[in-house]
Amino acid sequence: MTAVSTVAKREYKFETLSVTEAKQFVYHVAFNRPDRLNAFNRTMWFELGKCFNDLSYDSNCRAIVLSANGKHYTAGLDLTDAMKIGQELGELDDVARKANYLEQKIKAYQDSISSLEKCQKPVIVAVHSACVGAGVNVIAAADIRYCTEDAWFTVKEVDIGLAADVGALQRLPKIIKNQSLVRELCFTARKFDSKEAYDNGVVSRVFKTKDEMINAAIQLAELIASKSPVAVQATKRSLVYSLDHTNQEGLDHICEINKTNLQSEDFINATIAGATKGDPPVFAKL
Ligand SMILES: CCC/C=C/C=C/C(=O)SCCNC(=O)CCNC(=O)[C@H](O)C(C)(C)COP(=O)(O)OP(=O)(O)OC[C@H]1O[C@@H](n2cnc3c(N)ncnc32)[C@H](O)[C@@H]1OP(=O)(O)O
Repeated sequence: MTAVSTVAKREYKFETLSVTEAKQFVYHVAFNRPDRLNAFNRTMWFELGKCFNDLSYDSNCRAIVLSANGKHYTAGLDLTDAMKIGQELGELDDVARKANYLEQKIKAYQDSISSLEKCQKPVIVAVHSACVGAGVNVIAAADIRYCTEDAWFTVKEVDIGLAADVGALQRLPKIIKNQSLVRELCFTARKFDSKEAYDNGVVSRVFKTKDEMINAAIQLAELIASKSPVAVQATKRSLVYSLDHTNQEGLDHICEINKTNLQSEDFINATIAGATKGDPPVFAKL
């Protein structure tokens, strides 16, 4: 028997993000502070996390494209907004209280970016023009990265006197296999272009125009959304988990997941369809 979900579609309304349902089961999120080059202010840090946490459990969503409106993908941390952190720190007069305040901030910003990785649905980022600082941290937490020919990237944090602390230093070395290059990029904030990004595995496809890129990202998301959500979500969990576990730990982890999932109607229906060369199954919402 196929479970039928009666959950009403929810609306996503944010100040710094636009969220649309591009196709059935495909959501398109875009950074939407074009007048500030999509720089990350407090609201945007908060809303990014909220958006991906909510989409993670939205049964109408099976895949997400994350692009940006305006001239650049993002200018990274909003430097004007970040100065408020200094002002608030100044109001605390003890080192332990200051450290406690900063710990809370850093962890909140880390969680915001990790929400892409923790999101059960595959996230495809589509980058155009500048992707600076926090932006590189964001795309490193995504599942699939596309960019335009004019895209460029910089792990910019050292230039503002900061060691990147929201994921780039942890995730980038697992994406770029050349450790010498990773360190060069992180120590110097050198810009790298779409060709270098493609050659080193940062992106998997490069497009001439932004429109072409968004169309291809949505098409890919549609293809993912046509598959069993049970299978796709377990695949993401296993891939993410296996990145920093041994092969045996990864195998044990997927065994735990699949001892439940192999009893699911998705497996039964898809296997019957495959064996009988029948129509592809329509999968219930998850
Ligand atoms: C706990 C913290 C965790 C997070 C850490 C994250 C760290 C980082 O992200 S480090 C990187 C911070 N960002 C930067 O250093 C980027 C600075 N901006 C630029 O390099 C250029 O603006 C850029 C290459 C992105 C775009 O150049 P373009 O010529 O196209 O535009 P501009 O004329 O330079 O800028 C237009 C207006 O936008 C303002 N602006 C640019 N970047 C930021 C920013 N990051 N924060 C706030 N405002 C920004 C710029 O000042 C111009 O404003 P206006 O003069 O009022 O028009």
